[in-house]
Amino acid sequence: MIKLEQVSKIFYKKKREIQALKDITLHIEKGDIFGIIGYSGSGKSTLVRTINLLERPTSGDIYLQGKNIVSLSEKELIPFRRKIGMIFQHFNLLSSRTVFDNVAFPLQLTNMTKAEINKKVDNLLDMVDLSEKREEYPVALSGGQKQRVAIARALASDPEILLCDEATSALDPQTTRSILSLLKRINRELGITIVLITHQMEVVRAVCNRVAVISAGELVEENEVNVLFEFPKSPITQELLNPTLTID
Ligand SMILES: Nc1ncnc2c1ncn2[C@@H]1O[C@H](COP(=O)(O)OP(=O)(O)OP(=O)(O)O)[C@@H](O)[C@H]1O
Repeated sequence: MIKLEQVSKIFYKKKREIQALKDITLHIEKGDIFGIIGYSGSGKSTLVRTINLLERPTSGDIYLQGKNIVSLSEKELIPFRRKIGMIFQHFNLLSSRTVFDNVAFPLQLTNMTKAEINKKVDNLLDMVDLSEKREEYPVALSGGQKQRVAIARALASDPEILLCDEATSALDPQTTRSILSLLKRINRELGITIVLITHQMEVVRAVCNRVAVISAGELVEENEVNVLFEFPKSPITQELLNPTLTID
């Protein structure tokens, strides 16, 4: 469903070159909850942003459902981007709009009628268990509730893929569990493929079926989650599994 073939990304900052991704090849199957894990600065965000070409790779190819999208224009990308929803660590809600209007926002840009939008948004709010917060503004919500609104908004366009960029990193463990269980339900019930980036191994263990470990822009290891947890090969994976906070 998603194939990255030898994807590299170089950023140029003043005269300095930053190689954020080096020759990454990854295949994500339909229905996967695919984890991408690595330390801060390893290239996770850049990698996930190449999937919808928010970040264009310097070289390499990206296939969505068999079609190489790297050479498409912004206009040609629209139908592909419509199939991809995204949620973020800091939720990115519109503070001047109510919960209802945040979720309705992507639908108001289509030719759906008001009644169709109302019905769809109410169903989505019901799905994320936020019906009673319909008329609240984001400021009145907890972090977990804000992330539920963001998930409902991402689902409004009926995506086939949901990209999650550190979606639970700003949440406490209990709220993290409830968001992860919602993501699992979305994957199971709606058949949405999920790509989830995180620096927390316990998040990968809780929901993912496959995982890729990246370090300094390189793919160091990839496997089924239970195999990787049982037989971690690379030192980075072993360290991520047994984090210590020892200070010299
Ligand atoms: N727009 C940019 N311009 C220049 N350098 C960038 C840009 N975006 C990312 N980088 C650099 O690319 C490298 C990878 O960054 P990236 O944000 O992908 O890592 P990350 O693993 O997601 O880190 P974090 O978990 O801290 O967000 C870093 O060295 C970063 O400074």
